[in-house]
Order: sequence, then structure tokens, then C-alpha cells
Amino acid sequence: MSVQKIKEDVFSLRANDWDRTLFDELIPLPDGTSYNAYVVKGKNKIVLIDTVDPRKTKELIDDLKSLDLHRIDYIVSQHSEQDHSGSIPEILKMYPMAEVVTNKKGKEFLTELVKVPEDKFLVIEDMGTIDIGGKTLKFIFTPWVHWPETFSTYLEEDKILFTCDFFGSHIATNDLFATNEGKVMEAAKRYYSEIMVPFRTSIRSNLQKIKDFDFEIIAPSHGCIYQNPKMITDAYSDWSSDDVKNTVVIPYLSMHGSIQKFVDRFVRKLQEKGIDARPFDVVTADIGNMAMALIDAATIVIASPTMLSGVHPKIAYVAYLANVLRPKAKFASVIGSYDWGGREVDVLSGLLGNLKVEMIPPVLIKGDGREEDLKGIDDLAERISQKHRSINL
Ligand SMILES: Cc1cc2nc3c(=O)[nH]c(=O)nc-3n(C[C@H](O)[C@H](O)[C@H](O)COP(=O)(O)O)c2cc1C
Repeated sequence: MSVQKIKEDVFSLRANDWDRTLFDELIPLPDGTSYNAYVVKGKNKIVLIDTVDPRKTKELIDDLKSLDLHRIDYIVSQHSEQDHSGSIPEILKMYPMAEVVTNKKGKEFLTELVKVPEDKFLVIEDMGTIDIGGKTLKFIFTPWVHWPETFSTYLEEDKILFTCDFFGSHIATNDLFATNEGKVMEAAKRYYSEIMVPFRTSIRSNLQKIKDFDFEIIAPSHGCIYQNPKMITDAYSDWSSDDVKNTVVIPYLSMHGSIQKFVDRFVRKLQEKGIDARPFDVVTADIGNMAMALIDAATIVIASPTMLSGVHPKIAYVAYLANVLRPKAKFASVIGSYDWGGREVDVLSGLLGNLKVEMIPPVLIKGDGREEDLKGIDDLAERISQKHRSINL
């Protein structure tokens, strides 16, 4: 953890989690992640914006000590999830006079999740302000990025927008700012692909809402700070739009090589048609890479052997994940291999009920197929190509 100055009397207190390998016990973290708290010193009051994951509380406490803060008046909790709120009880022990600033919903969550006592809260309204002496905090409710209570804080005089999870990225780094743009945007996309992707509608309305504010810096509570906020707001506009790319994501699995053979052929046929084919062997793939590819793929094709009348359980897991992430794909299909029969397509269709996709007829092949059966794979690639052209891809 380290204290870094952002502007006069505004500090970043970042706890890098270099060694964390999984987020939410789900998405791999090739570059770790971070939990960022911020201190804003006004002439009259001192504010801590967000805290850190409980496993990093000691680092936050050391940073606060190094800043030699004799008091904290407000702990602004923009998001009640434990990786940002988990240290609040310990910080309250250090600074018992501090009030926990949050909205009504945040108060409910913090009471339940981290047991903040009832008398510690200062409940704010949307667009409410707090004057801390020469600096003004304005609270902008940005719900459902990704919980219902989430809000952002605009520091008017310094033109900084603190956004907590909104615009976050999974990266542990010593760079205060997003200077390594390629790396940070990849980390932001990985973050978006799990946390934000189901909330496209809320993201769009929150992007509209924050447009009214003249901010020069976005300071999220994961990853780097953006000195060029347009870089990340433009990416969010693109990711949350209805636009899809000329991409087919193909989660697949093969026990004896049949599906592997079909997928290899399918990928080649798609590539010949200029389509970006993205196969993911679900047994070995980084599921985060697959989630990132799902953000804006036009089509998903799931390829599985029939197993016990349905699909392989590892494919069922990925189908379930795609269904809850609700990516904006327009088309879907299935490639299957079987020996005696089953309900593979029905099972997969049942797992993908959330997706607003047009189903393209599946290709089911016995065993590893004969040459005439494999033509079905080529036909599927051609149908997908036609569908993509029909939406101008
Ligand atoms: C545990 C297990 C269960 C299976 N259940 C079915 C089934 O219910 N129906 C069927 O037609 N084939 C079933 N199969 C056969 C496979 O679907 C078939 O061999 C397929 O071609 C395997 O594809 P792969 O070579 O890509 O692994 C089963 C195979 C295994 C190993």
C-alpha cells in the first residue's frame, strides 16, 4: 500500500493485491487487482472515500498513519461490497467521531454486511453536497454499477470524479495513473466483462448522468486513475452500446477429439469468410478471456459432446455463466456430437433463456462424422456469415 498525491490535499491510498488470482472466486486475475481508498483534506473536514478489502486493512491503517491524520470526519462509502467497505469498522475504531456517508440503500447494506452501528450514518440524497472547507463533495447516484446503492462523488474544485467500481480495472501496479493505456484498458475490459456486462442499460443512463459534470480525472476504487477520462468513458459507451462485432465466440469441450475436429473446421471456415472466430476450450481457457470476448461478439456457438442425454457439465457451467452475464449477442447455435442420442440442444436452449438471440439450427453429428456430415459445419459457418452481413458486419 502506498500514499500518492493526486492533487493538492487529495491522495490515493491504494492496496495492491499482487497475488490475488481469482476475483469473486470466478474470474482469473493475470495482473492481480487493487482496492483504492482516497483522502481529501478540506480546510475544515477530512474525508476518506471508500476503504479496502478486509485482508488489506492493516495497509490502509499504515497509510492513514503516514498521512498523520489526527481525525477523519467522513468516511464516504460509495459501494457497500466488502472489498470497499470491509475496513470501515476498523477505521471507525481509529476515528470514532467519523460519520459514514452513504445513501439509504447503502446504510441498509452496511448495517447488515459490516455491522456499522446505526448512529454512525450520515444519509445523503442524490446530488447532495458536503462542504469541507474550500472543497465540495457532490454525490451523484449511479445505481446498478453493479449493486443498487452505488454512487459516485464529484470533487468540484479539483474536477475529480470518484466512481468506485464504475470504470474499475483489475490490475495491481505502482502506476498511479493509466499511463500504460493498452494494459490498463485490457484490465478494465476484464473487470467490465464480469462485473458490469449485465448492467448495460444502467451503465448507459449513468454515462449520460455524469456527462453533465466537468471532470478531468476519474478515480475508481480498483486499478489506475484516468487523467484522460474519455479513454474509459468512450470504452464504456462502446461496450454498453447495442453494437456487436464480426466475432463468433465458441466455448467448446472434447473428450475424444470429435468436437475438437468440428471446431477446428468451423474456425477455419469462419476465418475464410473474414469472421473473427474465438474458440475457448472451457477445460483450459481463462474464463475471463472468454467473458471479454463475449462483451461484443455477434454470435455464440456452443460445442459439446452429448453426455448423459444432456451436455457435458463443464459446458453447462459456461452456458449458465453466459446466460447470467447476458451479453448482447444477436445469434446463437450449437455444434454437438453424440453416439446414440439425447437432448443436448434442448438442455442448452434451456440454459440460455436470458439471451435475446436468434437461434440458428444446430449441427449434430454422430461420432466424429463422415465427410458428408461435416458439410453441416460449413453450412453453419455460411449461415452465420449471412446473418452477420444482414446486420452490416
Ligand atoms: C460419460 C459419457 C456419457 C455419454 N452420454 C451420451 C448420451 O447420453 N448420448 C449419446 O448419444 N452419447 C453419449 N456419450 C457419447 C459421446 O457423446 C460421444 O462419444 C461423442 O462423440 C464424444 O465427443 P468427443 O469425441 O468430442 O468427446 C457419452 C459419453 C460419455 C463419456
